[in-house]
Amino acid sequence: MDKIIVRGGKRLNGTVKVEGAKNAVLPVIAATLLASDGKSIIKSVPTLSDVYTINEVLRFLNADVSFANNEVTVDASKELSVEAPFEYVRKMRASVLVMGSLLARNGHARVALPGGCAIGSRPIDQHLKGFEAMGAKVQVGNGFIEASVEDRLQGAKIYLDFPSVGATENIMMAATLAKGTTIIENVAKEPEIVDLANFLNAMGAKVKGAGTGTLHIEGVDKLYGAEHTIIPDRIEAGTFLVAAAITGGNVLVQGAVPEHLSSLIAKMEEMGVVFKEEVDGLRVISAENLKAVDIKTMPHPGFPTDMQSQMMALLLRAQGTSMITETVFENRFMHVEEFRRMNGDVKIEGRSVIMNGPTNLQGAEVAATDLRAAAALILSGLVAEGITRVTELKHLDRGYVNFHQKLAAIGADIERVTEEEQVTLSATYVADLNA
Ligand SMILES: CC(=O)N[C@H]1[C@@H](OP(=O)(O)OP(=O)(O)OC[C@H]2O[C@@H](n3ccc(=O)[nH]c3=O)[C@H](O)[C@@H]2O)O[C@H](CO)[C@@H](O)[C@@H]1O
Ligand SMILES: C=C(OP(=O)(O)O)C(=O)O
Repeated sequence: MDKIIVRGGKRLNGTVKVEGAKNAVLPVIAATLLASDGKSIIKSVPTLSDVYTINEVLRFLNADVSFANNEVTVDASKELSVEAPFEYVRKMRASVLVMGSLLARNGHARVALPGGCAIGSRPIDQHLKGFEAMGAKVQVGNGFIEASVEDRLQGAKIYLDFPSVGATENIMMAATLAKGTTIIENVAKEPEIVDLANFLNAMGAKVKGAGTGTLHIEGVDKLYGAEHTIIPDRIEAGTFLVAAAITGGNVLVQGAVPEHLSSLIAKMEEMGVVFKEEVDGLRVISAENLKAVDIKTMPHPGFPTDMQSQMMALLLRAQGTSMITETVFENRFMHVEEFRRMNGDVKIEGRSVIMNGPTNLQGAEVAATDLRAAAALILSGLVAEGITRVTELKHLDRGYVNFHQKLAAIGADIERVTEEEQVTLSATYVADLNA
């Protein structure tokens, strides 16, 4: 099992570049299945384990997929199969996003039921409600969800109980090939929704309203392969903004789009951090004394839940008492215990976490509980006294490309060691002791 080893105390300075967004590329790759004619070429694709997983799902479904030089090419023109098995869905819940495309293309989809995960139970009832409103029969049994439609999906009016990102994407994809117009209300407004709509429209779809609370989708008979460049990853960008701020640094985050990060920037400014927009990105300049603030996670444009644990790391270093309330996921505080292992003064009260800062963080061996927790623990390690070792890096690899190398390039004392290297290290240690 790989480990990241961080020696705290270095200020970060320099330039770091963000990759294409994980949460945009996964639905876009799922959407390539809608094209019964022509190839899709997706650019600025990050080399993340989740991307390899969705590519495998597409290959399993009979699409031809290649991935090189940050470019994914998909030819989905052959007849597709209908089933996404549990081995993929277990690795990555976003596999469920192929359901809308398969149902629209084949009139039939069978996808393993996702089950719970480290941040909560994450049901998909809103996705299914949308498919049913469009005329699909949905059945759940033997660990699978099966949806089928006699002839073709029909346009419908759908109201989401919560602006779910995945449900908005899945229903939007299904509606592109439905007969008639679909109106979806109370949809997610995340930048990744806009990116998906742009790709669908490039394929020949008629989607309007992306980025607002209501989507209008006029169904078309056929979609074609198209070229598309994925938007920069706002969560990776945000993670580097916090990395600079926590270490008292000054860093240019290349590719960061300020409009995608407005709630995070606003909160960090309240803490005293300074931002400067530059031609190719956003510069972050930390403050001598960070102020405590309260945060509530919300759907976009509210504060993103995917930045919650990284902000926890930062608030532990702020002067005074801060509170974070998690409203999006029911159980996204698993990292709190790990922060405690690093001497973090943090306690959970219902759906909130109270932090008393500034905490004198101490290096410790900690385990990542999800991908953002992995990043947050590494950020804490950057300012902890002594050495922090972070394990369970499979989570980190789902969402961050070369995270330790990017941090090292801007001044962090950080390395990643493989299992074999750890064995060698401990053999050297024993040899030293015996010498
Ligand atoms: C691959 C991807 O893009 N992942 C993102 C996506 O996940 P994902 O699309 O899974 O998140 P959703 O917006 O759907 O989920 C938000 C909340 O709605 C609930 N819910 C959702 C669907 C449903 O049918 N029923 C239901 O109750 C979920 O359990 C959760 O509590 O948006 C989340 C919220 O911004 C982010 O944290 C994830 O990084
Ligand atoms: C929760 C996340 O992703 P996923 O929905 O893919 O688990 C995330 O990106 O922080």
